[in-house]
This record gives sequence, structure tokens and C-alpha cells, in this order.
Amino acid sequence: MEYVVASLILLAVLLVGAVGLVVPRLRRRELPPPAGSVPGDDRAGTTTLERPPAVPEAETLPPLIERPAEPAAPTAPAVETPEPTAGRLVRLRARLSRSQNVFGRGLLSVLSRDHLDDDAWEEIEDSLISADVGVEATQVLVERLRERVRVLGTRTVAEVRAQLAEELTAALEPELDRSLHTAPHEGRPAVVLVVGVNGAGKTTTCGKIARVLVADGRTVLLGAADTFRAAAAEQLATWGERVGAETVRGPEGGDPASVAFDAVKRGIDVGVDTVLVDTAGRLQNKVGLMDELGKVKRVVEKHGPVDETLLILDATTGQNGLEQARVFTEVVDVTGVVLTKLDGTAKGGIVIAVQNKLGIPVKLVGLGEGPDDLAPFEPAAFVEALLGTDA
Ligand SMILES: Nc1nc2c(ncn2[C@@H]2O[C@H](COP(=O)(O)OP(=O)(O)OP(=O)(O)O)[C@@H](O)[C@H]2O)c(=O)[nH]1
Repeated sequence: MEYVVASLILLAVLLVGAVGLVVPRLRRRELPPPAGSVPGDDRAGTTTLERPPAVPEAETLPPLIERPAEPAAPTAPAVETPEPTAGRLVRLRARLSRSQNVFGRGLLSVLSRDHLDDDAWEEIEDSLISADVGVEATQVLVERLRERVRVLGTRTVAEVRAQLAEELTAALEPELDRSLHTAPHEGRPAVVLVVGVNGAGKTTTCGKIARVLVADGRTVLLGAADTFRAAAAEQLATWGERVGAETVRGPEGGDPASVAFDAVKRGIDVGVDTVLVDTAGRLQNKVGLMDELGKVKRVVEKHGPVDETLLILDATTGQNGLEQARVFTEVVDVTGVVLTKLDGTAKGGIVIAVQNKLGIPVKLVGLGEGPDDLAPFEPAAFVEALLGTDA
């Protein structure tokens, strides 16, 4: 009897256990659809995700056979067509807005006063000096302008502005030859050396000049003689690729002169119009620089004379940059200056100081990091851009 009672209790326990397992499963199946999926169901606190529109079933099924991806067609680097150079300075005049504030707003507001007394002339002088025109150049300029205003009895702001523009343009010596000597001659390419301190924008400017030349229909070869900074050769080659120009490079840390030599040789062999040689600008000391640059020049000249040596100067370094520049002019025969980063300075007057102090024409100006942000320097257009139109 005891066995019967024990069996009944065990059976009852098993039954309760089975019911406990089955009922929740049934309940789960009966749960309502997710909140919000039923029209009219706006239970608060629910996150409604946008459901993708229904698509035919066939499209959602994974393909039975994985098709290999179409092999991508080999993409040749697209060769770009750079902007024409004519009128670039005018197009880029907005870039000079920081400089324009100092010149345009500052100067013209003084010039528009009823009476130009000593104080007013002093303010004009201060504005020019603070725009980096340089003390000597400023004094000459203000003296001349003052004399003209006195002799001609100039009164209107427009007249004084016009005379100031003329004086600033004259200070930039518009008669200087600013052409780049990049045309091939005697059956060999023109050779252009690009020199300057680190970070002045040499490599970038080399690339931009290559674009200018290509835009003008020339063929160009680049020489990466800046073997000091590993990325420089890579950077130059990228600029070259963009316009379809070959770049001759050497081993990292190799002899810059031998890369320069090879580049010019290659340029002669393939018959390009211009070879542009980017150099390293380590300025630890003048002797080191003299040795390195002097050697590059000597070695390159085994092929023939260098046609143009461009000194790249960072406009934002102001008067300090001028001192560094002087060292280069003592080492190599600089034929032209490229003033970079004029878009980043309120002191556009540095152009006047550079020419005045170095006696070398500014041939090009850099007005941004974009590939075509390099403009031939035109004194009158530059002065107009600096002065702006609002008095
Ligand atoms: N805003 C502005 N930036 C410029 C201009 N020209 C060059 N740069 C920038 O200046 C920086 C230095 O330029 P690089 O061409 O590498 O200078 P580098 O003289 O070759 O330097 P090293 O190879 O170290 O000797 C880069 O970030 C350029 O984009 C310009 O006209 N305007």
C-alpha cells in the first residue's frame, strides 16, 4: 500500500512539472506582435525602426552560387588638366583678404580724412610698416605720395587712392622681367632649380609649377633631389602623376646631387621641355647649405647651365624669412622668388620688402594649398587686390 501511495505522489509531481514546462511555451507563442507594428498601436516608449519596403522574395534570397566579384578594370591615374594661368591673380584676389584688411581698410580710411596732417601721414606710414613693407621702402613711398598730394593738390579719396596704387606698383618695379625661363634650348630641356628652407613650400610649389607648365602645353620631368625628407619624393611623384609628368627619384638619404644629375640626364634623353629639380633646404649652417646646394648646381651644370633658380619664401615668416633668403642668394644665383602662403598673412607688404631687400623679382605667388593656387605675379593687379575697392 505504501508503494502505491508513493507511486501516486511521484506521478502527481511529474504531471505538475510537465504542465509547468508546456504552458509558458504556449504563452510565448501567443505574444502580441511588436509594438508599433500594428496600425493604431502607439504605445509610448517604443522605438520604431523604419522597415525596408517589402521586396519580392526572389531578390532577398541569397544567390545559390556565389558569383566572384567582377574584376575591377585597372584604373590608370587620371591626368588632370590644370587651370590656365592667365588672370589667376585676379581670380585668387579674395585669398588676399587678410592682407587687404590692413592695406585697404586701414590705409584708405586715413586717406579719406578731410585733412591729411602730419599725424595722418604718420598713421599711413605705420600701416605700411605693420604690413611688412619694410621701414626704408615705406619712408620712400610715403615721401613720394605726400609730395604728389601736395604738388597736385589732390583732394578726393579716389584720387589719393589712385596715387597710392601707383606708388605701391612703382615700388614693386613692374619693369622687372618676371618670365620663367622654362623653354628648351639648343635641343635640351630648360633646367629649373627650386631652393628654400624646409617647410617654405618647395615641393608643393614644384608640383604647382609643373601644372602651370603643363597647362601652357609644356612637357615636364621632376627631379626629387630632396632625399633628406622621405615623404618629399613621394609627394613630388604624386604631383607629377596628376599631370602625367615623370619623377626621377633616388634612394632615401642618397646624394641629392646625383639625383639632380640623373633627372636632368633623363630629361635630355626623353626630350622634355623642362626639368624641375626640388632640393632639400636644411639650413643648419651656411657652410653645409653651400656645400650641398653648390654641389647640386655644379653637378647639374655638367649637362649645361641652370636656366632658373627659384627661391621659395614663406610670406608668413615676415622679416625673419628675409634673412634666411639672403643666405640662399649668397650660395646660389637666385633668378626669381616665389612667395608662398600669401593667403595666410595679414602682411602682403612683404612682397615689396622682398624685392627691395633682395633685388630679385617676385615671379610667382602662392595663394593656397590647392593645386592651382599659384599665380604669376603682376604688380598692378596685386596692388589692386590689396587695396580693394571699399574706402
Ligand atoms: N596656405 C598655403 N599653404 C601652402 C602654400 N604653399 C605651400 N603650402 C603648404 O605648406 C606646407 C609645406 O609645404 P612643402 O611643399 O611640403 O614644403 P617644403 O619646403 O617642400 O618642405 P621640406 O620638404 O620639408 O623642405 C604644406 O602643408 C603645403 O600645403 C600656399 O601658398 N598657401
